[in-house]
Amino acid sequence: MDVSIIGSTGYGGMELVRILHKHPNIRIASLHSDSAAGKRLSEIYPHIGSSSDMVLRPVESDWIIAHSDLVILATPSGVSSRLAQVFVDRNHPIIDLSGDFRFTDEALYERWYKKQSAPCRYLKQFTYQLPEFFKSEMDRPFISNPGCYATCVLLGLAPLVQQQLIEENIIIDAKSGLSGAGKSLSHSSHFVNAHDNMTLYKANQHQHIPEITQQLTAWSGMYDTVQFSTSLIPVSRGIFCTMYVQLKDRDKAGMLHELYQAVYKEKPFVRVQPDGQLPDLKQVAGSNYCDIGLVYNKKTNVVTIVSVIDNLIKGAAGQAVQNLNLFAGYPEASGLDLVAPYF
Ligand SMILES: NC(=O)C1=CN([C@@H]2O[C@H](COP(=O)(O)OP(=O)(O)OC[C@H]3O[C@@H](n4cnc5c(N)ncnc54)[C@H](OP(=O)(O)O)[C@@H]3O)[C@@H](O)[C@H]2O)C=CC1
Ligand SMILES: CC(=O)N[C@@H](CCC(=O)OP(=O)(O)O)C(=O)O
Repeated sequence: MDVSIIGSTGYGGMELVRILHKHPNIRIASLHSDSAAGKRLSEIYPHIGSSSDMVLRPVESDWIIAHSDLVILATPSGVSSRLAQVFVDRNHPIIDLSGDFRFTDEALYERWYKKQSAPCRYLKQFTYQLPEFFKSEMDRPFISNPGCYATCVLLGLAPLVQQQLIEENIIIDAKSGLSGAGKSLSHSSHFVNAHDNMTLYKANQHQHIPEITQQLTAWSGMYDTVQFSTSLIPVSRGIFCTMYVQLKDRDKAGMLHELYQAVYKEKPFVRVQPDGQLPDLKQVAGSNYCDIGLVYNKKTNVVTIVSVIDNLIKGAAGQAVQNLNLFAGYPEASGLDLVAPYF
């Protein structure tokens, strides 16, 4: 399959280039850039060398439709919504990494993203695809890739929520490395502010809250609110989510680890940790894995679940390739054989 990437010079786009360059079933047909069209990718990123170098093309939808089988939008929210429309109109398959097509309700999007939504008729063409729970009965070939925090949280909570084992009061404390904010410099990502520091941001306002609750509700008919906080931590990549939930029935505590193992038995990228063991960030950074561990406190009846991912891979580019593999009928793990460099 021939794939084009728009937004290829961004963090997510560059991870797509790195992964797809080695993918056995995919050829990168073209890379597109708004700000650097006409330059070679290696002029901007010398580490690319000649191995996956290409001249960046402008963002030209007709050319992409003529020369590729699918386009990946690795562009910011608010940009994807505009770029996607012509591909949808011409039925050209899309995987979008942004938040623009994760809801079908324009008002919900505008409330949380504070940007103009794509028209509802476009929103309805997309399927929100968490690849571990891939919906193969898609009407149209348009995939909305989940957000990074949402991926980490949903995989961590899915077994408990699908079985409705927990009380409504779900508390999620999520922490992200700085690449989660994209490549543009901002006050909070300035070295002096970020290094040796930790900052909680968007308290009760984070745009992944409705994305998380939308999926929790779809799985269970319950859990339409969560207490969710996000913090920046001074690492380049990685998301570390700690989730606290109370069991409806204390007698179920003994079967939770087995439940997680059963739910993720056939899922190549979710690794349930040995009973009682919690994962750390480094064991997934650089890979497409989501590692999950849980412990139960008898005194408080609280289950603590820790879920970790690499935001740029499992949270963005790797998950997009996993979705692409499932969409195209390739083995789910094609091109994603990445192990964390542990040092
Ligand atoms: N970073 C992360 O961990 C995650 C990111 N995402 C989502 O993935 C998408 C990409 O994120 P990320 O790579 O971090 O972002 P970056 O800011 O690093 O890169 C975004 C790229 O989009 C391109 N772009 C910006 N404006 C336009 C425009 N008007 N027209 C065309 N292209 C444009 C730019 O490319 P150029 O300069 O070449 O034009 C830029 O390099 C975003 O929607 C983000 O929310 C999702 C999950 C995790
Ligand atoms: C560290 C950091 O700033 N992370 C970003 C994640 C952005 C993202 O992934 O945005 P969408 O998925 O909604 O497009 C944030 O918290 O807004």
